[in-house]
Amino acid sequence: MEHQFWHTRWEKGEIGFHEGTVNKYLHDHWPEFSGDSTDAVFVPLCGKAHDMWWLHDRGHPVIGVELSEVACKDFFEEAQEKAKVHPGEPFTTFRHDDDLELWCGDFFQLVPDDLKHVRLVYDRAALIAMPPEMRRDYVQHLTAVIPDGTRILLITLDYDSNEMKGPPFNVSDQEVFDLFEGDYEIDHLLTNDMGRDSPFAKRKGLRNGATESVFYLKKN
Ligand SMILES: C[S@@+](CC[C@H](N)C(=O)[O-])C[C@H]1O[C@@H](n2cnc3c(N)ncnc32)[C@H](O)[C@@H]1O
Repeated sequence: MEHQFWHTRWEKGEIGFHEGTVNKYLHDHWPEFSGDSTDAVFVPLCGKAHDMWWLHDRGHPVIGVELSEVACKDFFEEAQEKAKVHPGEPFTTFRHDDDLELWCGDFFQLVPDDLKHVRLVYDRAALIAMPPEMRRDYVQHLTAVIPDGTRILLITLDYDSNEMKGPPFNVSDQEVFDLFEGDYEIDHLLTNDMGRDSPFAKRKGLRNGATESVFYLKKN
């Protein structure tokens, strides 16, 4: 998507993707996924997801990357927390306690040095925010900037694309294999059928329903 698309969404407050509480798959699967580790977590396209406070509260240093300055400011203000802001190019950083940082700028400007301390990635509504023609670039860039051995908790969404235009875009389980195979070990943990009566399907008019999938990935 064009950057302006997202800036406009944030300026108008059209952020239906924002959950305002910890994501249920993160909550249910992170303990098994990460074990006792307090390794650093990278959150691409992070918005103002409460999930980052949740990860931070579990002892993980967190670095999120987000295009919108509105999102970055709201993230701290809504939690009544302070952040030191360091304006810069290509990222302005919002730093809290030295170990929770939001980098405001374009994900595609990250370089490997930025994430050399990261061992875990949490991708909720990042891959599926990318239109089909950008997804391979997204995965290639992610793969280029995270260290070998990094593990990813990935949550995807699938629905009948004749019924709705994204974002969020429909990403099939097969596409996840197509995108990550070769560079990653892939563990398809679950697919949850949300059904046509789910609040999401009703809101979006998805008469054929929708599914969400959870994957554990490990970069070779
Ligand atoms: C669907 S939202 C998901 C936000 C968050 N992951 C969540 O679960 O609430 C996608 C976010 O990605 C941001 N975004 C889109 N393209 C980006 C890019 N190239 N670099 C950084 N952030 C981007 C948007 O501003 C938006 O906040």
